[in-house]
Amino acid sequence: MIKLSNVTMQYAKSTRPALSDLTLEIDKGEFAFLIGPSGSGKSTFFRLLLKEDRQTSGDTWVGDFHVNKLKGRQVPKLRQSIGCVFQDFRLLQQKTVADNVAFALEVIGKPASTIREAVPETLEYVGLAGKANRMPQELSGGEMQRVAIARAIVNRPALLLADEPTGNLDPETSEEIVDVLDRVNRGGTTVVMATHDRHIVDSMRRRVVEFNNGSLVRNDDYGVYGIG
Ligand SMILES: Nc1ncnc2c1ncn2[C@@H]1O[C@H](COP(=O)(O)OP(=O)(O)OP(=O)(O)O)[C@@H](O)[C@H]1O
Repeated sequence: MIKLSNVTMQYAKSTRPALSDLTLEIDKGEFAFLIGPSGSGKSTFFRLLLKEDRQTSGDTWVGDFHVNKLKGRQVPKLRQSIGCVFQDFRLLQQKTVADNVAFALEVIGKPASTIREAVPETLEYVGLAGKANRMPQELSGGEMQRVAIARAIVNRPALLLADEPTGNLDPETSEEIVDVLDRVNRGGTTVVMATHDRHIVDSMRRRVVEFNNGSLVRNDDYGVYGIG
């Protein structure tokens, strides 16, 4: 699903690379945790996969997309195959829960009939049946993140990138959100989750990819957060 071959990424004004000679594969259907200290390159990795930043050298594939060779007009297709969830939810505050999710389909030109069917189905899938007409500010943090997940998966992406999705949530709510992501993964979507949450990583025992200073320092099949 994701393949990087000797990828280096150096920001223009930076003295050292944000990602350094990274070679890594994550298979279709996997649930992988991405860990590492602040500034180790996790968000940069996500931005490269989305072609929001340009790598300096190496090759990157996401599904059938050869990302670094992709023409500009193909970039929307790449992005449509990737759902994204962030720590700060990024909901549209002036829209209802249902409209936040519907908007993701509207902007890519899906017909109204598809939207009418997909939105309630997806809200139910993430545990928000009955909340469709609420406004974001009427929701708990966990509910907001469920809306964000619904929005990210409503178009059934092959890959879901979650950048510290539990960073603003208490431990119990964090577990609920990871349960939702786990369900999405079991439905066939590849999930990559950047996190600092040791408890979640240790309880899930999935692939653990660790970055330090832009380099891959660990890639374990059924990993834990860290030694000690
Ligand atoms: N737009 C940018 N311009 C220059 N340098 C950048 C830019 N974005 C990130 N960096 C640098 O690249 C390195 C990797 O940053 P990145 O945001 O990918 O780390 P991270 O692992 O996601 O950190 P965190 O856990 O805090 O989110 C850091 O040294 C950072 O300062």
